[in-house]
Amino acid sequence: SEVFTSLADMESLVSTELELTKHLENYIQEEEIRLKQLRGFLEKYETMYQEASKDVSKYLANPVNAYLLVKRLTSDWRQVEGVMVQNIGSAIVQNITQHRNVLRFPSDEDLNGAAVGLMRLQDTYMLDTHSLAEGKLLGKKYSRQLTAGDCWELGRQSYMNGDHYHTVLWMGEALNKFIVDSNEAVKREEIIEHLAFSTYKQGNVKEALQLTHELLRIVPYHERALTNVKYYEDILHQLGVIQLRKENQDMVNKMGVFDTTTLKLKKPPGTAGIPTDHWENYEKLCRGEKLMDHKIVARLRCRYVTNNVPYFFIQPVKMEEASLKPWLVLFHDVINNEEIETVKKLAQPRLQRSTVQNSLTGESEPTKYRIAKAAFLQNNEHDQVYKMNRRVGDITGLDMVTAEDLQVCNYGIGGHYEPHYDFARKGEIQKDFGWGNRIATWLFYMSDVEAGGATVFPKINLAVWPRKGSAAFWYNLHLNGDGDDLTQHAACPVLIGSKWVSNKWIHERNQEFRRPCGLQFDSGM
Ligand SMILES: O=C(O)CCC(=O)C(=O)O
Ligand SMILES: [Fe+2]
Repeated sequence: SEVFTSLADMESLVSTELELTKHLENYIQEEEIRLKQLRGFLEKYETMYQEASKDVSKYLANPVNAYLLVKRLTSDWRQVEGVMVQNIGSAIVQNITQHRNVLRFPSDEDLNGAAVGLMRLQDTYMLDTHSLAEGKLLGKKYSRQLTAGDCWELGRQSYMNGDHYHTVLWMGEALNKFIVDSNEAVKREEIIEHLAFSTYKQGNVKEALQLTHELLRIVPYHERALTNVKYYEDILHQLGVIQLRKENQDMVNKMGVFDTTTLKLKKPPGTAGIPTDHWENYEKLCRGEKLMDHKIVARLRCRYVTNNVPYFFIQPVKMEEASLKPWLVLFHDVINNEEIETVKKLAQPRLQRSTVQNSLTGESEPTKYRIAKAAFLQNNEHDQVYKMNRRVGDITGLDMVTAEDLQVCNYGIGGHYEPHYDFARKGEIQKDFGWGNRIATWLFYMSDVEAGGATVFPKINLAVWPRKGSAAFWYNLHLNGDGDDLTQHAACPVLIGSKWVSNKWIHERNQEFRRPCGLQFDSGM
């Protein structure tokens, strides 16, 4: 399972689909042969019957005919029955089952993860459910239209997660797309039943009641609906709402549209326990809304740096300041395409669901707030990995002996990393191998991302957009070793494209003379 967390990993699913298509085609072919054979038998039996029925006694007077009739109804017929009960289908299904360890199949957990990812995109980028269902993203047509059944499945996944907000949105869309007499696997009443309950759960009792009445119009003795009607009526009674206004009786208007905008809906909060206002700021930055104060932006500069390292004398490094406090810079063209391809190739077969260290137990575990796949590469695995590591040391002037291995990360559908700190905060358990806290982070961007996927720093209103070949660098700790709260950052969900990054976490030990300690707010570049 967990294919959905990385797009690179999902590529194998396309071959799974091809394989299944071949199996299905093969099955249909064999069934067609079987049916042709049966039709052959049928035609033979019919001709024989025609002949016999013309004059039965004359026909049977011929001993050969009499013999053949008996034969047709015994051994010949057994043959027909044999072909009729042939079960080609189960043999093929068995064959596919045996292939399950070779082919990669997503699990139900993947389906849920992918659905949640899609809804995360919907929330972060304020995508409207209807356009999304029309296959449109950011005004462009990206995919085929979703059917009522597709929307129903998204609603059902949300319902199973206890997420009534998205259930209402997607069940509402399913209802609007529902076409009577289509061969959808879902019935209209099933959609309305889920929609009614989630509408109630979102605090819209009156509307839930109206929907339930609608359900009862289709299935008059629906037991749960009858109970719910009474329950909703009691609540409304207690609230003092006695009679529903006539014109509000029908939730589905004359145009046949269920309009979710007339409901009071509450979006569920993020999972990392971030206060709502910070969360909103984070999402705004992800959407590219410019929030940084102009006075701060005006002081930012670009320059070439050599750091006095001979490697850079001929070609200095392009540095762009992104923030002065905390010191956060971007370096451009610091990793080439060949290196990127090498790193991806080494990492791809080893990508594992990313984990986060539990601050209470110190154990690494998968979480909802970090959806990606990662692999770690050691410097000695490849000359190019070694050189990248050395380059980071040369540019930053920091010692790389105590840095962690290169972490390579790929994000899948709605893949993201909610706001977090890279350093261990006071009281948090960290496995630091005696190297101290993570003093700095170096983040290589190894792909462009078509839409979404920015690295954002909500406390300083900064969004850094991935640019293939560039890198971001910042110090996580103040000069006195305390963590810098302002370095809180997040990886926004990827909207379109596949995002690849790799990073080096640099530790405190060995930096004593390279970044000497000082007072907390001494500026330390
Ligand atoms: O992918 C990004 O943009 C940021 C990743 C990150 O913050 C991390 O891996 O710690
Ligand atoms: Fe991070």
